[in-house]
Amino acid sequence: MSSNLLLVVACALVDPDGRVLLAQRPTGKQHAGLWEFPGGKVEPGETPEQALVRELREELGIEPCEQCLQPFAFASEPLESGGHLLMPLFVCRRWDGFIHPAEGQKIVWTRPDQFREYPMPPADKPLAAELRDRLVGARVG
Ligand SMILES: Nc1nc2c([nH]c(=O)n2[C@@H]2O[C@H](COP(=O)(O)OP(=O)(O)OP(=O)(O)O)[C@@H](O)[C@H]2O)c(=O)[nH]1
Repeated sequence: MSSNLLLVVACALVDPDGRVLLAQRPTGKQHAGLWEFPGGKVEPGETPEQALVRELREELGIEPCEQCLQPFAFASEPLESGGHLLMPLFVCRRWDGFIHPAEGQKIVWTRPDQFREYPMPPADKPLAAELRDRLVGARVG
């Protein structure tokens, strides 16, 4: 059975105030201008965690320890390109280094209850709602 499955790993970086980092997709790429969680495709031979550590290093210049990546939820969504996206989302609250977007992409730190100000790709919407429920709820409770 062939499925054109695209495995992409993503991360909600959470700061001590409970804000989450969103990055804007650069022009010229699929979903350009939309806001997403940092991450990228899992390459052959990599675990999702290894891929995420590599992507966060390449995209943002930070080093999370693998043990600080907490599995949170996943998205399963058809892509406009014809494939199907499977995207595990991790939460990470601790990393080394200072965030510096390598490709000059825009980033924001925003509380999950304000995600609606940042248009996201379809796969991210249920993940955003889950973050809103579980992160904001956790802080209140
Ligand atoms: N990183 C990331 N990708 C997402 C999210 N939501 C979502 O639909 N995607 C999709 O998943 C794919 C991510 O792959 P990528 O970031 O490596 O894609 P890219 O086109 O930049 O990669 P490339 O430069 O290697 O071709 C894209 O199709 C992207 O639109 C998200 O929250 N984070």
